[in-house]
Amino acid sequence: MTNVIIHGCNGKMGQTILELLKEEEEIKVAAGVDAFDEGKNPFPVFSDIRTCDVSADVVIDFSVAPAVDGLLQYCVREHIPCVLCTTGLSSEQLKKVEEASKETAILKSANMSLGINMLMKLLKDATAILAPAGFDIEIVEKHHKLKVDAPSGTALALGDSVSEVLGGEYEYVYDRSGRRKQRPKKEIGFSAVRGGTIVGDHDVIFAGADEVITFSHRAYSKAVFAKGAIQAAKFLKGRPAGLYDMSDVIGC
Ligand SMILES: NC(=O)c1ccc[n+]([C@@H]2O[C@H](COP(=O)([O-])OP(=O)(O)OC[C@H]3O[C@@H](n4cnc5c(N)ncnc54)[C@H](O)[C@@H]3O)[C@@H](O)[C@H]2O)c1
Ligand SMILES: O=C(O)C1=N[C@H](C(=O)O)CCC1
Repeated sequence: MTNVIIHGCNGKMGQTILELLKEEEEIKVAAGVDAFDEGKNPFPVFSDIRTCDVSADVVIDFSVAPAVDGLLQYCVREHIPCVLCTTGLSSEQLKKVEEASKETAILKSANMSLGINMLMKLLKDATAILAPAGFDIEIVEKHHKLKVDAPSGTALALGDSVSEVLGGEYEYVYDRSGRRKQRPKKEIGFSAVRGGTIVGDHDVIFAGADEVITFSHRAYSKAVFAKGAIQAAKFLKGRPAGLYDMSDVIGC
C-alpha cells in the first residue's frame, strides 16, 4: 500500500486524481493540503503542508507556485518523496527544487502525459535535422481561461528539449510587440492562447522555405495528467534522493 498526500487536493487536478484513486486499491490518501477547504473530503485536510502531521510515502503536488517553497521544506524535513507537477516556478524556486532533491526524491515534470514525454524525444531528432537546414522553430500553446502561468510549463519543457540539441544558443522570445525587425535565426518564439475549457494543446512548428512541419499534442481530459502522476507516485515510493522526471517512469 502507498500512502499519499495530495497537495492542492481541492483544485481541478487534485479532484481529478481523487476520482481516479477510487479505482486504485494500492494507493490510499492519507491527507490533503489546500488553502481552501469545505470539509467534504474523507481524509484530514491541512491549510499548509508544514503543519501536516500525518505520515505518508509520497506527496503528489498540483497546487500553486507560491506554495511550492513550503512543500519543498516539508519534503526535505520529513524525507518524503514528491511528485512535483505545479508549473510557473521562478528561477529561484527551480534552484530550491535542485537543492531539495539532494535530500529527498523529487520527480518534477511540467506534463505527466505519455504523449508529451514521447514528443520531447521525437523533437530532438527533428531539431538535429531541421534547425541546421534553416527551419525556424515556434511553439504555440492553448489552455483554459483559468490558467495563471504563461507560457505553459509544457511549452517551456518542449523548448528546452529543442534547445538542448542546439547547445543552448537559441534565445526564448515571449513578446514581439515592441520589436520592428525580422526574427533572428537563433530564436524560439512562444505564443500562449487562453480561453474556455481547453485542457492543453501544444504545437511545435518547424517552418522552412516552402514547407512546414508541425508536431501537435492535444490533451482531451485532465485524466491523462492524473494517470501519469499516480504512475509517478508508485515509481517514487522508497527511491533515494535525486531529481527524477517522467522519462525515468516511462523508461524512454
Ligand atoms: N504537470 C502536469 O502534468 C500538470 C497538469 C495540469 C496542471 N498542472 C499544474 O498544476 C497546478 C494546478 O493546476 P490546477 O488546474 O489543479 O489548478 P487549480 O487552481 O484548480 O488548483 C490549485 C489548488 O491549489 C490550492 N492551493 C492554494 N494555495 C495552496 C497552498 N498554500 N497549499 C496547498 N494548496 C494550495 C488552491 O486552493 C487550489 O485548490 C498548476 O500549476 C498547473 O499548471 C500540471
Ligand atoms: O491546466 C494546466 O494548468 C496545465 N498545466 C501544465 C502546463 O503548464 O504545462 C500542463 C498542461 C495543463
